[in-house]
Amino acid sequence: MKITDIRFGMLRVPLKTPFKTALRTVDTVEDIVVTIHTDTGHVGYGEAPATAPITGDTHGSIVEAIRKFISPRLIGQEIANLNRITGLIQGAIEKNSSAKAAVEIAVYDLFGQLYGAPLYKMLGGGDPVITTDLTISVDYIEKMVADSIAAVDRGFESLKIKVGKDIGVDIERVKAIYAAVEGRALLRLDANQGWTAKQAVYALQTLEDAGVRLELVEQPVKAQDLEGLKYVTDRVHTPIMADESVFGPVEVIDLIRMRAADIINIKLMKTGGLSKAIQIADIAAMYGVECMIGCMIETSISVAAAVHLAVAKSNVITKVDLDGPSLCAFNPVDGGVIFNESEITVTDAPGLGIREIRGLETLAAA
Ligand SMILES: C[C@H](N)C(=O)N[C@H](CCC(=O)O)C(=O)O
Ligand SMILES: [Mg+2]
Repeated sequence: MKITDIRFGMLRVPLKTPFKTALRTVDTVEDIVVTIHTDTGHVGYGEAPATAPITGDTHGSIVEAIRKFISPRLIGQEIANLNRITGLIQGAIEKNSSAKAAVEIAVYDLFGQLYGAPLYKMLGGGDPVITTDLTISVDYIEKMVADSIAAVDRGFESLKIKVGKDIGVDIERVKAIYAAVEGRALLRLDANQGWTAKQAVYALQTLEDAGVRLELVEQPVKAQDLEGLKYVTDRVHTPIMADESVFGPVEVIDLIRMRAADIINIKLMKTGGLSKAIQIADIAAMYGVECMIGCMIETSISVAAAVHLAVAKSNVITKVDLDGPSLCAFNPVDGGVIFNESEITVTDAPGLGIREIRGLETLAAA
């Protein structure tokens, strides 16, 4: 099975409600879809969102990185040589992690198709059902409480509460939501870099003193502020998770050695796809550090790859934030992973199992 062509499409899917964080507000998924075609007629699917405030990637940069740097190296490559191909992708250009992720996901999809096995089995196998949280966008307090109750009524047992806008209001937001859903759902906070280290310690100690039990707090401080992250981790009981602070395996080793965070959020769009995400999970397992698998504003194309990885690495990826498809107004994918509210199920269809993507706008070939 040899790669003959790499093509692009633009996929637009409205969100059920606007997604609001300390960094940005989004109301529609607008992602680049990559299809890799082979001499056997098989097609592999990948997807990349343009999450510029986090990865620096834009639609233009994703297309350009693939068209000019990645695609020329891959045409003619044999899918069976997976490690050679992932090396070519990772070495084609610096950074551009979302472009690399989209291409790697499509290659891994084809790798599973080549051997007639679902991706999670190619990655080591596991229990095919996992459970995700649901994100509650940052908003005024009454709306966040109502959204949280609605999510719990839909069966979500873990909520990821977006904060990081105003420290005083954030404390009140979390207290109000905790009082409304206590005993029915675990709460995770994600400040998306919105606090200073001192503010984070103040907020978390205040919540701890008030009896608010949080499962974890994600990225309280600026991505580059590793000392600030460690300052917070050292001073609160609540587990602290690094998200925007860590993209690849080298950063993860530094972070673990510093003991700057307790948990690591792996996202394929930060790691550049599955190969380095696997490395991170293996490093974390060696050090006994837990991981979450997360996503950006993505549909069930690229999130499917993250699900297969989570299933295969459930020994270390113990927390799941793969709610991108649940935030979408509809699922544009025929086949693939089954997203049913909090429950996510992988099937035994080869690769990612995607048969077709509806509503894909064609862009020029790579
Ligand atoms: C969608 C997911 N639950 C999430 O919250 N991801 C954000 C970043 C998403 C974005 O801004 O596109 C995160 O974990 O920071
Ligand atoms: Mg985050």
